[in-house]
Amino acid sequence: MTVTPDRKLGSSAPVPRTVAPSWWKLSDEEKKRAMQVHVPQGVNFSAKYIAFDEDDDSEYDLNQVVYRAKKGGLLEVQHDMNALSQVSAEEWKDLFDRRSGRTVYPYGSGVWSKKEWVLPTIDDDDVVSTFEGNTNLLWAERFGKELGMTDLWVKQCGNSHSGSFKDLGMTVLVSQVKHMIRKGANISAVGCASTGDTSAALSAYCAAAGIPSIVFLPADKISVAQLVQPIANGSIVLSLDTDFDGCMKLVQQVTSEFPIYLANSMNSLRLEGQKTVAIEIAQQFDWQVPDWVVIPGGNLGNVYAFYKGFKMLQELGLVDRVPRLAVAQAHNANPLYRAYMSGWNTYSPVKAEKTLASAIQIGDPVSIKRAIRALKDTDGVVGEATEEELMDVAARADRTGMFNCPHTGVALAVLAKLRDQGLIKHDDRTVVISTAHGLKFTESKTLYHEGKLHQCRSLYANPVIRIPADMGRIVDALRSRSIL
Ligand SMILES: Cc1ncc(COP(=O)(O)O)c(C=O)c1O
Ligand SMILES: N[C@@H](CCOP(=O)(O)O)C(=O)O
Repeated sequence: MTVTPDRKLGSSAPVPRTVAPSWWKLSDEEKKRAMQVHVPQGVNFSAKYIAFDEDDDSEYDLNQVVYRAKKGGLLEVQHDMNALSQVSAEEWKDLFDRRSGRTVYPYGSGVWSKKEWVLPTIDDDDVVSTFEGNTNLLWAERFGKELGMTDLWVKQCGNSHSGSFKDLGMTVLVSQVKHMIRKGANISAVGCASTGDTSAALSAYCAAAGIPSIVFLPADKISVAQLVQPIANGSIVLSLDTDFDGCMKLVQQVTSEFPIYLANSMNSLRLEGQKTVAIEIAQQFDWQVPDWVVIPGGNLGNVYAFYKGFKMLQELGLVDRVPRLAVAQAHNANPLYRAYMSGWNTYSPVKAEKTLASAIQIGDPVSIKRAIRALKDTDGVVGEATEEELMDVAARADRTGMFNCPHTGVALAVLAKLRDQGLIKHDDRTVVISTAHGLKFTESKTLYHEGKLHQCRSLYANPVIRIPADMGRIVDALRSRSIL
């Protein structure tokens, strides 16, 4: 494989001899011991809920069923950063590197390899993990060249258990629910509103834990692949005659009146898992952060999760800066973009119109304030993409070996615009977050290539050539595509 210039090793560079014993020679007991962090005496890691809004002094234990602070704002999980800083940055890096990808439960998971930074006190036995995370970060060499970029990467969060980044947050939330149920909490089921990915993750993790789940879905607004996931995992699947925002209101009402635990990213436990992808990206770059991260945004929990992950790395001394964040929205569901274009002076929810990026068809994002904080504090930007732009760029990038979902298309389209504007420079190390697997969205991708999407001209369509099983016709077909 070719390597980007700054990752090249000189051919004469001496290869350091490893002094650590080979991992495979260790006994099971030694492997388990190697997964533990050496904590200085008297230091205890802990985390609690605090209010997101600075004028609210709410604090709650993580074992409480609570989603909002006293004044009605969102919560967030606050770690004892002083305790975490008693372990050196080098030790954290070594520990995370040692754990990631191993099979020692649950530490090999991309999320649980960072357990002390996520849910420090949960018993390993309560963790419900599918060894999520550790997704590939691919160097988009050919597509980068098309945009005049030398250092473009795509983080393939959709290469995951249920096919989207939601697994990263759901493992944490369902683990905490399992823990609370074992401690006697009155929780009869876990519920979420969804545009298809949260519901898939929730149903998979609940099924793995043996906990009932209920999903509130906007009728006829999610893909078949997404719909079949909670059906197969045994969730109670409610298909409602409303949109995602309507489902979100209803699930909040139901979970406030009944012993059903809320699993949307409004629940800050989810973000603790999702933030590990930021840490993982830095880890994959040998503990360096990129210049830019481009993230498709809908309910807007994920951009804040990225912000939290990068800030934590910086505060604990593992990196010395945070990347600039760019949120990408579909033009048809763009409340954050509108607020950004107003100079952050006004914000109002919108009625989200139909978009092929159906998982981000959200007009009233729950985490709007979180997203604005993340963007303001990282000198971030927001862009938008039309239906044609998002489908064309996804198809173009697919031709370089990817297989993009439409949401990744939104991010790629915004990346292309930021390049055109010169905001992202040719050698800026840039990571685009691919949030779901393209195979969840085969209907729209197929229609695109058949030229049947009325919103687009399908400039990069690659229609199937249907011909009789005849040598002459095959040769004609290959000639028509300039192969012969
Ligand atoms: C595939 C996909 N991409 C992007 C997003 C946006 O994430 P967030 O809601 O955290 O902004 C979602 C869900 O909303 C999603 O399912
Ligand atoms: N795209 C999401 C929408 C809900 O987001 P959440 O992160 O708040 O659960 C989905 O797949 O449901």
